[in-house]
Amino acid sequence: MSSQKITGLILAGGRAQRMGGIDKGLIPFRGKPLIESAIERLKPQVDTILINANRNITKYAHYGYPVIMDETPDFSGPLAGFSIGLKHCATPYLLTSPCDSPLLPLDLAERMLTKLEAENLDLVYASSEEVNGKVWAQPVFCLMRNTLEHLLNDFLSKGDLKIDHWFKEVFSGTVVFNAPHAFANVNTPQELDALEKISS
Ligand SMILES: Nc1nc2c(ncn2[C@@H]2O[C@H](COP(=O)(O)OP(=O)(O)OP(=O)(O)O)[C@@H](O)[C@H]2O)c(=O)[nH]1
Ligand SMILES: [Mg+2]
Repeated sequence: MSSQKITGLILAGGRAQRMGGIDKGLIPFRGKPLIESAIERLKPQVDTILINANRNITKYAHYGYPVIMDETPDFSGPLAGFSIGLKHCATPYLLTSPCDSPLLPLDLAERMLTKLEAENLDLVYASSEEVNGKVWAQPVFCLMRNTLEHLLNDFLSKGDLKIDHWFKEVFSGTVVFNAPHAFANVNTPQELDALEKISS
């Protein structure tokens, strides 16, 4: 697959309120900061990586990738990260992934790019099928064309910050992944403990 086309954007710009406000990407998971697992799993799938963070910029810069901050100073949600990611994206596609999903799928880019190109979509987001058969959108795992920058900024300028609303404004589709735990993320200390115990 042609990884030359894709910039990976790791979203580490949230407030992490359910985690007590500490910077989630830097929390240790299996002996290393959470973001390191995201970098390791994303790196083989993309051509280049950007880190989106709003705090601890020097620590994130340590990984050797550009660190970009939201342009809006008020933690306005992941779409603020998408916006700054698109601004800095020099490849045709941007693939977003959160910093707090250390078991993210290794075939994320390949499967979403195949769908996007086959159906000539603007954007593809991931969904997960749970063991009970229910399907959940995983919207922060998102592959989009870099040409969406202006459309996204127009959308945000109207004051709507909801990611599912944005997806309805563009030609979007989803890929359903049947991979237990691949999208498990860490929102609370309890979830961190539970995830430590899962074998991957
Ligand atoms: N750039 C940016 N990313 C954000 C923002 N808010 C959330 N995110 C990212 O979006 C992803 C999913 O968000 P959450 O899991 O809710 O993380 P969070 O918002 O830091 O945590 P809570 O405050 O507990 O909701 C994570 O990768 C966050 O880093 C924001 O204001 N700006
Ligand atoms: Mg949040």
